[in-house]
Amino acid sequence: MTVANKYETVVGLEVHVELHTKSKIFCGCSTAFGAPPNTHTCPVCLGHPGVLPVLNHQAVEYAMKASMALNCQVADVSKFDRKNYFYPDSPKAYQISQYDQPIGEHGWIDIEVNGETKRIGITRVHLEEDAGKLTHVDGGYASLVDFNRVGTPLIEIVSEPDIRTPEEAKAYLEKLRAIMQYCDVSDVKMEQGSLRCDANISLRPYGQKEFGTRAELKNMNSFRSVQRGLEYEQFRQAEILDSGGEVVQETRRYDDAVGKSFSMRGKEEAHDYRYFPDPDLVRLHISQEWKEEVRKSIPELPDARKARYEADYGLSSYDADVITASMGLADLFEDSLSYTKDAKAVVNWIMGDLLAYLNGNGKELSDVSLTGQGLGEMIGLLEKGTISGKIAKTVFKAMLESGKLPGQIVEEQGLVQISDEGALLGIVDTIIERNPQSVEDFKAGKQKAIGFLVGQIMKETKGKANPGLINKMLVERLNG
Ligand SMILES: Nc1ncnc2c1ncn2[C@@H]1O[C@H](COP(=O)(O)OP(=O)(O)OP(=O)(O)O)[C@@H](O)[C@H]1O
Ligand SMILES: [Mg+2]
Ligand SMILES: [Mg+2]
Repeated sequence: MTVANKYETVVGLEVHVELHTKSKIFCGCSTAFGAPPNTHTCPVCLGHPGVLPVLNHQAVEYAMKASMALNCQVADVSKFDRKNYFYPDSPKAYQISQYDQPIGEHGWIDIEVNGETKRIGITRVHLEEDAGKLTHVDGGYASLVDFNRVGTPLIEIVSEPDIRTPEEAKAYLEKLRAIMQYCDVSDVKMEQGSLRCDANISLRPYGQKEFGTRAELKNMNSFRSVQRGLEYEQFRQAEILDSGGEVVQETRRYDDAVGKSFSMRGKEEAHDYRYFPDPDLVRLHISQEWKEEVRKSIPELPDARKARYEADYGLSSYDADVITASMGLADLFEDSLSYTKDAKAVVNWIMGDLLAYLNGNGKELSDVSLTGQGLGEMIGLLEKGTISGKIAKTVFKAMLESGKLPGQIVEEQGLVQISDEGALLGIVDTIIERNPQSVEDFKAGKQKAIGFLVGQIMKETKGKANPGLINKMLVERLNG
């Protein structure tokens, strides 16, 4: 394939993260999602003349916290600038953003791809306000505008062009999302728009130092779609270069359903925006004390947790990666360990039945009612032999759906494992009687025949018989 042979891919990502403050960045309007259109608005966020913005303290702290977690240097003095452009979702015809003195700069995060760790530079983290939401109606003839989202605080996290493959781009986004989630500054839900990504991509012949011309991809609504968009774009650009053409610097819309990107508009250069300092906002001075205070509020981050899980519980790098990629899973893992000592069993249930259930039903962890206590206690019941492995699967699913503790589920549904030889005698005899062929096979030396008989007894007892015990009983009977 052309890309693999001739061209090196260069990617830099711009990620917008909505900060989950209660009110907007420059006024007191609520940021709550889902209110009737244009009800969370006021003269400030609607950009009426004569009003003045007032900076939200919490938004600044979240931006500082995020910057620190991304290993950025936090500025001593930061300022806000107007980025001028007209678009109907922006009532002021400019966006208050940060140009040359952002909150954070010179950071990095480590990602892991194919078992190797790679460091991706973070150029900057700046604060800005979100725009409104347009809904196109009448077949694109008219547009409705909802200004509720205008003024929601955002941070834009700009990466260095250090990413070399679509797969690395996805790993970068996953790590970034995890860090923001641990820091508790945002909901980071791409489907709800609280995390959005523009992907810049160019190709250059291997060995060439200068970067090629980039295209900026927008409109991806999942990490997978970012990866697929970049894959498509690699081939589109390679084809242009192969045929002696030039890639145009432009913004392109990626349509995941079609698997192709389409030109939207030429890409503005920074000078097109006529950035200038917002005269309504004073400079932001960030003291060392304030920085220290914010730094203290940063919890243990994914990389540190991952290292701890590997060292303390013997988790494989892969398992530890999957579990720490979501704070919910990591918390569940740790909570469970207050109720069982068997970390490996907890990991197996999380990586196996839990993730299969969530993926299979299109759900997130927050949609099910599993607690660490539930999972830990269920593993305890298995260890004690109160329930069989098969019943545990039933109990697990019931826990996810009802939030009840395993003890209660077992009691209500009469799922206790039958480990009493007396109670199983009758059924063992019946199954032996019903299956003379298997008995003969076993006596003729076919050990496997016993498995069939065990299966029949499990079926008859709805999975409640203790499989170890019936195995032993069958062998005794048949040999006796
Ligand atoms: N030649 C290139 N190939 C691939 N990526 C590039 C290239 N040059 C720059 N980038 C990446 O493009 C991104 C540019 O983002 P930045 O926010 O600085 O500017 P912008 O896209 O011009 O502005 P805006 O915020 O208005 O979209 C960065 O992530 C950077 O690493
Ligand atoms: Mg951009
Ligand atoms: Mg940008």
